[in-house]
Amino acid sequence: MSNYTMPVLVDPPAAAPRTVYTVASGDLRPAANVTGWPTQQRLEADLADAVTALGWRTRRAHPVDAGAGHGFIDSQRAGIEVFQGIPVDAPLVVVEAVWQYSHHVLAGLRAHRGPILLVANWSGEFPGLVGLLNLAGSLTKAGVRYSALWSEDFTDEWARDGLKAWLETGEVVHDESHVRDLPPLPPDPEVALGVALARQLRRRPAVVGVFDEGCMGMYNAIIDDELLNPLGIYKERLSQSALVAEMSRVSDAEAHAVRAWLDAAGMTFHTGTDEATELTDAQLHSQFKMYVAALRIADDFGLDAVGIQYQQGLKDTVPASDLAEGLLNDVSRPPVTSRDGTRELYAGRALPHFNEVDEGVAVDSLVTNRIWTAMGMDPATTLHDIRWGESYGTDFVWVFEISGSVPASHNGGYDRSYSMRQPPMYFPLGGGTLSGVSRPGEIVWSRIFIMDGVLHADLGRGTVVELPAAETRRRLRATTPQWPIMHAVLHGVGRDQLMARHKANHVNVVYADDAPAADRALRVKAAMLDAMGVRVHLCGDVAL
Ligand SMILES: C[C@H](O)[C@@H](O)[C@@H](O)C(=O)CO
Repeated sequence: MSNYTMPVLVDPPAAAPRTVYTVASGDLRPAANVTGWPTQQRLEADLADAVTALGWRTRRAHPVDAGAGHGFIDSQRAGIEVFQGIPVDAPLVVVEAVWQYSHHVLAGLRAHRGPILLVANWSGEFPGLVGLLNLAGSLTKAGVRYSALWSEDFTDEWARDGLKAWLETGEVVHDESHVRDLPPLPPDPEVALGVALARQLRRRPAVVGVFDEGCMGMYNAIIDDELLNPLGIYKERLSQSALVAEMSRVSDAEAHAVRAWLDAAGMTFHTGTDEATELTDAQLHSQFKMYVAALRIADDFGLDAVGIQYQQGLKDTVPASDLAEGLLNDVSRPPVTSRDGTRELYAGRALPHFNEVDEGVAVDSLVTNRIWTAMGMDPATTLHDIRWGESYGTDFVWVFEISGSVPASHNGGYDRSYSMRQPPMYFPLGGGTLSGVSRPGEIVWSRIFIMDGVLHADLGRGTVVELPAAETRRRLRATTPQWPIMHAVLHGVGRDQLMARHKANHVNVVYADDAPAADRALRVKAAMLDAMGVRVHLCGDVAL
């Protein structure tokens, strides 16, 4: 017998028969949780009805916090405590109608032994589908088995059948026949270019600047150095506070010059005077200082790409980073000089920016920038959230919608781009977007992700279509009207196939000059990623 104070371990309760436990992971920002709560309640009720109809019942594993005004798990600690009370072998559903931080539930899901199902409502109102996809990518990286389902209200046969299968077998098997491994590529000029660019990267590594790693619980978007460095890519870890310090050194005249350049280029700023709800000139002025500051820091560290996470910390300090991010991603952008005014920084070049410091996007945008530049095409690339979608005519048209900015060339230029105040629910200090409707054209889409401890890439082709203005407005109103939208039709990939396979909330897109050029560029990209050691998969109709 010792005098040591031994910890008292409390065993989790035993599972109740034919009972499905549910949890709801939420945002960190109270305003987002409160705003999304009624929709979440509806989804939970729809799911409960479907489960009950199959002879089971649901039990919410954590209470609603009446004081807070919602029932979401809103921190990692809260999630750990909730899982103390969940039987480890019970069937567990993570129910998501909103954007959620995956790390809130990661610890619990890693330790859970029963079957796990992720569900979201097929709706664009809040980014619930985006939240589901992030959790799917995060669990894939963590090596945790899960299934996933999505439905408008869980009354349709497809969702009911999926739910039944999960209750009976512990898994839902989706059709992923659209995915195939990259076959050996015949030697040709595209393959030669891809291999040469991969060798160049390994010989002279690139540096990507990361302003505060790990955004909004996106565990999937953190790529360890051990996986990244062998590609020839190294991280420069930077602090967002250094960005704010550098912003304070940018003169008012320099910020005015950025605004004057954009005004002359024809960009529209929807401004007002109420700081709490409208975009103001003062917010824009701060954003232009951020744009200049980011380029100066990038120059100091010799960066090849940069990511600003913004959402934590910086959102309470300065207006949104999005406008700066969209500008950086375009070859055509307001000129910025070194502090002494003697050198134009990154003259005539885009500095790829990976929104929300998504490091899968960092690798992708760097690779894309090099290939598209070598092929003489516009290298402007961006990520989008896979937000939602609906059929239009005979096509399924996705709403790809990033939470703030695209390069203006995607909208067809600055004169077709506009800036709106970021929604107060997520962005208390405002700031403008770089928005627009992505122009019609041929794209290559992609995602780099971690699975089984190694890097993988999914590549596919798509077409951005033009929809009637009324349909675009309807889609914007059904989602977040302030954000940039792309009407994307993916070649040979169905709605449920993409949802089942995609291991991230984000998808990368880049335009090519025409369809044959897009096919060629995809071949270069496949060859380059393959030569870098990434496992490449082709999705849907891809002409190799
Ligand atoms: C502001 C919001 O939280 C967004 O950042 C979120 O919905 C995402 O974009 C996730 O990718």
